[in-house]
This record gives sequence, structure tokens and C-alpha cells, in this order.
Amino acid sequence: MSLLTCQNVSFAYEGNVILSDIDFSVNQGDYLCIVGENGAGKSTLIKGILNLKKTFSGNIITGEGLAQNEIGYLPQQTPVQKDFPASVYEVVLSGRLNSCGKKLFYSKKDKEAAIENMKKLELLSLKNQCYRELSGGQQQRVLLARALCAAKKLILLDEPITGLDPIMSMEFYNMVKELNVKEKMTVIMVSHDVKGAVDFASHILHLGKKQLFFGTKEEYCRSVIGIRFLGGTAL
Ligand SMILES: Nc1ncnc2c1ncn2[C@@H]1O[C@H](COP(=O)(O)OP(=O)(O)OP(=O)(O)O)[C@@H](O)[C@H]1O
Repeated sequence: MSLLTCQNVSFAYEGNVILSDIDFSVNQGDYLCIVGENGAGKSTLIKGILNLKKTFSGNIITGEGLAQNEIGYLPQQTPVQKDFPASVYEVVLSGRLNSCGKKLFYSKKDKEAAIENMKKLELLSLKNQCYRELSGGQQQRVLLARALCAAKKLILLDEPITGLDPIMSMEFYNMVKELNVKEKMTVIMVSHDVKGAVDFASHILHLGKKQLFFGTKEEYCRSVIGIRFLGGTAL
């Protein structure tokens, strides 16, 4: 069974359908990149997968024993979040909030998970530094470590390289790819940077108020829509 399956899904706001005909599945170890123009419905689909937005029709099914609170999520950053007055360690640890359940305090296991993920993303030297004093690239790394604290098998990233320069973007992509390859972490990433994202992805979902394409990256690069969106660049 797939890790995640969308069966003929649509979403609506106040009764107006804004995204329809969504039909795809993600298997363990896949790296899916969701692309499309502004307003195509990418963030809405991410919210649907996270169960933060109900489908208007169709079903979103998780498999392989994946529970909703085991999905790691790196949301689009707002200016307010960039100014968050907490230490790097506190931000990473807050990724465990969902798994705390009714407990009022973080357990030893939660704290160990935060340290382990900081180690993984080379953040230990910044442990006590204030989050808002970090560079944009470092902040994204912290948020990735935070998302990993919740992630068992699947991580969702919504526009993670917005505001990063090309070098930082490449570092971030490499880090995500390493998690995908070495840790077998399944990745779903929304990105406006189609060319950059396509380089790293295994599959592409192209939205435009409905599903315009779903398939492997190689199929996408050969497709009419892929060629058009990539500006005529083939792999
Ligand atoms: N809370 C809301 N209430 C009403 N309409 C909404 C709401 N959120 C999004 N929409 C509409 O749904 C459509 C899809 O929006 P969504 O944010 O999912 O697109 P997107 O592909 O993520 O866009 P972007 O690339 O600009 O972030 C848009 O037409 C948007 O105006």
C-alpha cells in the first residue's frame, strides 16, 4: 500500500471549488515536488494532507501505518515567525508538541529527538542562539530539524527556499535530498523554483486549479506541460 493516496479529491472555500480531480499516490522513499502558478491550490492540498482542511469530495488515505501526527511539516514562513523570540533548541523541540498528547512537559525522549535532529542538520553549535538572530538559511535548517522531530516517514515542505539566495537554496535542497536518500524519508515539497526542485525530485505533481500532470520527473520533462513550464529545458 502507498504511504499516501489522494482519490479524486477536490477542495472548496465557501462552497466554491478551487481545486479538483486530484488523483495520485506517494510511495515510501518518493520525493514529490508540487508545482503550479500562484493560486493553483498547492498550499490548500498540503493543508488537506495535514487534515487542516477538509476535502470537498474524494478521500485522502494514509497507509504503511502512518498517523497524521507523524507527518513533519515545514510551513511557509511569515515575517512574524522569522522574529520568533526563542532559542534554536526550543524551536526544534516544539516539533514534538504533537506527540506530547496530554502530557504537560516534554519527555526525555522528546529532548533526545530534538538533540538528534539538531546533530543531523549540524545545528548543535547554535543550540542556545536566538532563532531570530539567525540567517534565513540557518532559520530554514532549524525549521527542518523541527519538522523532523514529528516526522516518522513523511515530511511536507511548503515553499522552503523562499527568500534564500542560490547558494543557501542549493544547500537546503542537498540536505533534504540526503534525508530522502540516506534516511529513506519520503518528501513532498511545494516549490516555485521548478527547475531547482525538478533536479532533486523523483515525481512531479503539477496543479492549475485541477491536476494537470502527475508522473515521474523524467515523464514530466518530456511532457508538453513540463517542457513549457521548464522553459524548454530538458533533463
Ligand atoms: N482561506 C481562504 N478562503 C478563501 N479562498 C482561499 C483561502 N485560501 C486560499 N484560497 C483561494 O484558493 C485558491 C488556491 O490557493 P492556494 O493558497 O492553495 O494556492 P497556491 O498554489 O498555494 O498559491 P501560491 O503559490 O500563491 O502560494 C486561490 O484562488 C486562493 O485565493
